[in-house]
Amino acid sequence: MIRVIQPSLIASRQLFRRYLATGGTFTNKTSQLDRATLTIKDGPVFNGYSFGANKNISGEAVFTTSLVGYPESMTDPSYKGQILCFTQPLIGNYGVPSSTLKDQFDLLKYMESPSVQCIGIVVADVALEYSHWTAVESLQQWCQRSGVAAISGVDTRQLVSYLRDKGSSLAKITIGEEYDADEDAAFEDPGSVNLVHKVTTKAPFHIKCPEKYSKGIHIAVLDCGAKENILRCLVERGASLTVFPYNYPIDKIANKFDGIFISNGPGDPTHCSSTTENLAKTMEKYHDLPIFGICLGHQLLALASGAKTIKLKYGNRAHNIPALDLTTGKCHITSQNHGYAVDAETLSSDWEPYFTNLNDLSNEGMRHRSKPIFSTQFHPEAKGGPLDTAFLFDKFFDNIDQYRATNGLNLGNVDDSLLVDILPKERVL
Ligand SMILES: NC(=O)CC[C@H](N)C(=O)O
Repeated sequence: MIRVIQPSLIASRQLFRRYLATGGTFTNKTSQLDRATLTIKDGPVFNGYSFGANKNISGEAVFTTSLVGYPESMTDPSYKGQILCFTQPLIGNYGVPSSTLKDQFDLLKYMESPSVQCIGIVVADVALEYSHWTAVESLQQWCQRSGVAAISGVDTRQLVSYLRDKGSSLAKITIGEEYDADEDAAFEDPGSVNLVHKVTTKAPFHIKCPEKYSKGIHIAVLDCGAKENILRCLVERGASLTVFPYNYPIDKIANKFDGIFISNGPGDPTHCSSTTENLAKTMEKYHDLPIFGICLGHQLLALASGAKTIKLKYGNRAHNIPALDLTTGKCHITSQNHGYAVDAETLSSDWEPYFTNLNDLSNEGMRHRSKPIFSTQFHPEAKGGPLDTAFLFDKFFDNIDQYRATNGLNLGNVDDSLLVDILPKERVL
C-alpha cells in the first residue's frame, strides 16, 4: 500500500521544527533564557532553553498526556524524583495559583502538596506570559523559586515516541551553553531508594471534620504521599482523619477507627514492605473493617494479600484512561499517574479484579470477595482529571456505615482521647 503524506503535514512539521529551533517560542522572548540540554541515558539528546532553576538534575523521564493541571501534577508526591514531560505543547499559559491558600477544610486550595515534587519538567513551548484569575506567578517563577529544573524547546513528540518504544528512561537536564558528555555524572535512579520515606508525614496528625459536615466518622489514613484532594474527598463526606506515617504499625490500633485508607505515593511498592506486613496483619485481625486504597495504596494492599506487582514499560499518566468496571460492564474515564501495576494473574482466590484498563488491559482495581475491602489503580479524586469515579469514595462510606451499624456508632470517636498523646495539634506542612 502506498502511504500518501499530505503536503500540509510536511509543511506543518517543518514549521514545527523551525519553531522548536527558536526555543519553542512564537510568542515569548527567550533571548534572556540560558541554553539547556535534556539527555536520555543511552538515548537521544535534546537541546533547548532553561526556564527553571539553574541546576543540573537527573531522574526518571516519564510523560503525561493530560491537557491541563500542571500545578496539580507537579505537586503530586507520586512524581517525586521524576522528570515530567508534558505532551500538551503549550504549558504555563494560565500561570500558577497560590501554593499556600487554604480551603474550608484547612487543606491546600489549589495544590496537591505544599511544594513541587517532580525534579524537573520538559515542555515544547513554555508560556512566559500568563493569564488566569487564580494565578499569582508564572510557571517560570514557580520553577525557579522551587529549585525545579525546566527545559523548553524540546520536540516532545520525538521524546515521547522514544519513551513509548524503549520505556521510561533515566535522564538529565543540564544547564549551560555546551553539554560535555564526558563530564557525565552517573544517571541517578530515583526508583532505587524508598521515595515514600521522603514524602510521608513525619508524625501523625489530625484533621477535624467541620461540625457542619461531620458524621462522627474517624478514618485512619496511611500517608504514602497523599494528594490533598484525597484528604478533601474523605473530610467533605463527613470524616475526621488521623493521618499516619506510611510505616506506622496500624494493625495495633486499626480497630479504633471506622475505616483505613491507604494513599497514593511515589516509586516501587516493594520498597514499602513494613506497610504491606502491617496491612496483612490488619486484614488478618479485623475481618469486617472497611479498607480503601488508591494507586500505590492499591499496589500495597495487593502485595499484602499475597499478589505481585510489575513495572510497566512506560506507565499510564493521563486524565482520560478508560477503565472497565467488571461488576457493571460500565467504562469510566479515569485520571492516572503510575509506573507499576498489580499482576491480576497473581491475585489469590479471596480477591477478584474490580476494574481493567481498556487501553493496555492492565489491572485497575481489586476487591475482596467477602470483606469490605477494595482498591483502585486510578485516581477517583482526580485533580486533575474527571470525577467520574468519585462514587468509589461513597462506596467506602457505605461500607463504613454498615460497619458502624454492626459494631456500634461513634466507634472511632471513642478513641480520640486515646490518641491525643501521640497527635500534634496542628498539621505541619
Ligand atoms: N500515583 C501513585 O500512587 C503511583 C504509584 C506507584 N508509585 C507507581 O508509579 O505505580
